[in-house]
Amino acid sequence: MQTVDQTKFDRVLVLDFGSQYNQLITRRIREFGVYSELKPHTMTAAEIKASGAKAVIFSGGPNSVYGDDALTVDPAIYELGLPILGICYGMQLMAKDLTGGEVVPADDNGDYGQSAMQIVDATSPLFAGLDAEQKVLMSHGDYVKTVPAGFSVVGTGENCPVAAIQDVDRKFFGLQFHPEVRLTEHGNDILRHFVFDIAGATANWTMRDFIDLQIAEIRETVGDKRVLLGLSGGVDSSVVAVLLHKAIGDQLTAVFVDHGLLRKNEATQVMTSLQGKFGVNIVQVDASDRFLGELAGVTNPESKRKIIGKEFIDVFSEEARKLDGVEFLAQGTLYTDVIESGTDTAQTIKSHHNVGGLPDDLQFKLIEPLNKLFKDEVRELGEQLGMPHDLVWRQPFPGPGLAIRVIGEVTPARLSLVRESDAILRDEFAKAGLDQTVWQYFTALPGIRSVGVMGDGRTYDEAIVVRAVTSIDGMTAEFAEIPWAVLGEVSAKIVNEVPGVNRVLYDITGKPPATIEYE
Ligand SMILES: Nc1ncnc2c1ncn2[C@@H]1O[C@H](COP(=O)(O)OP(=O)(O)OP(=O)(O)O)[C@@H](O)[C@H]1O
Ligand SMILES: O=c1[nH]c(=O)c2[nH+]cn([C@@H]3O[C@H](COP(=O)(O)O)[C@@H](O)[C@H]3O)c2[nH]1
Ligand SMILES: NC(=O)CC[C@H](N)C(=O)O
Ligand SMILES: [Mg+2]
Repeated sequence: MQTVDQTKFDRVLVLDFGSQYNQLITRRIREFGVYSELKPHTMTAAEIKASGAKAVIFSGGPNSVYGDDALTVDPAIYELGLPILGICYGMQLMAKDLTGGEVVPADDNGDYGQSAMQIVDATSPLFAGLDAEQKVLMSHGDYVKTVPAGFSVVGTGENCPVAAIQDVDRKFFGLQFHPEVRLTEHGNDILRHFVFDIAGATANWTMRDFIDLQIAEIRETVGDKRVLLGLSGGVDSSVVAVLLHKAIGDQLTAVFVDHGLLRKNEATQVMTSLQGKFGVNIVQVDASDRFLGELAGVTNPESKRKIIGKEFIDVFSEEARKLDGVEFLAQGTLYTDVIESGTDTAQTIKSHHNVGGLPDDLQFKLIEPLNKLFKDEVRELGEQLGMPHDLVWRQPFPGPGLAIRVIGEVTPARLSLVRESDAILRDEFAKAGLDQTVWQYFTALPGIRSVGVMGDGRTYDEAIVVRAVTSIDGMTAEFAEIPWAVLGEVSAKIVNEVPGVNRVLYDITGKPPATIEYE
């Protein structure tokens, strides 16, 4: 069996204290060419040592270090001799744990947003070559009042005297601000200094290593069993199909579920374009009746998502029974799906069907090679694997499909309004070349009826919302600036060609505060 030498590339571990930004830290470091992974804050010093990590980063987090719910680390981590960078909560934790440090709540309302930081010690290796003043993102209610013995203050903020600290001898560093977000002007430089100059890591990791590692891991996990892959025709599951096929060849069967919630002509298009591609055999299952049956009368968004998640698994189980020896279910789950579904430390925003929507008594073992990656990283992976450009850059389409774009009850008639209007939108965007630049675009049915006048007659019909966003990874998004002429054309076509619609609206909200989908 092929094994991959995991020690051949350097790694930096990020311990998770629940910040929404924690995976951003790992991906920034991977972008430098150094492997980085998010690990639970409960990882022990012995486990960290065994992993061969070059350095450890403590992430931020919503709790207070003196609160009852404070998350802690194994104190022996401070004895490993490894460089440690504490970010926000992480810095406060170091200050609390190490002798002489003190953390207190701010007197006022805390320090949230972009502000200026002054470097007070230009010799600090964190800040080598950087301007004396720079913009950073602060987001905290507590602050370090006294630094622990051996530490000095190397940066000070407008509203926060202790913005950056260091103990060069022990290679311990702390930042009250978030270097991993773009709102911190030189955040990437600071992280680079930590990873390369302080931790001495070498940039010896690439997506190619990720591919080899995943293939080896899949082989080892699967052995001679069979794997069923949920294949949607989307980027993520197609990349997983290629990885799995490379790893286990024809021990793989892909199942494409037509749940009656797909876009116009999608089932035919997926089957024609993917059947037999990448050497993968695809079984198409028509499950429209059962999905629509289970969804009848249900209006609560989370209930809809859970029903869809369960139905998917039921269909996969039935298909698995027709084959011999299926133990594993593979899915194209991304990190975004995981964090939004909620984790031990992060809140649930929405239960993605493939994560939070899974039933509790799942009979399969899961294989999810992409569950630590973001969309743009998966696209890079797809390119590396030599997959077709159109497939790699296809706009995302959620597993629950049109069901989460029909707000409230899902009925065939309401689905049809979304399906037909979406087909028009996609057509017009393609004609205008916007399909190449807009990250995701679709229509939704908000369930608002309003009065119109058509052909001199009164109408009392549905409205359709057009949603179009730009994004990199789906974690945040901005509404796309679409030329009025295109919007006008889309509106006229939808009202003329989709009976039952007399009004078209354009959604001008970003994420946050909205999300991309409606439910
Ligand atoms: N119709 C479907 N049939 C089978 N599996 C599906 C279907 N829709 C979604 N899935 C499974 O759920 C996972 C998550 O769906 P998601 O939409 O996030 O990914 P994707 O469809 O692979 O990629 P994209 O984000 O480009 O649409 C998929 O990777 C796939 O494993
Ligand atoms: O496979 C999926 N299952 C889901 O349950 C799901 N919910 C949202 N999405 C997609 O994820 C991205 C972020 O969406 P939101 O801003 O709506 O959370 C967007 O690209 C959404 O289309 C899903 N994909
Ligand atoms: N973003 C953070 O890590 C915040 C840390 C801590 N909860 C505070 O408010 O100070
Ligand atoms: Mg999809």
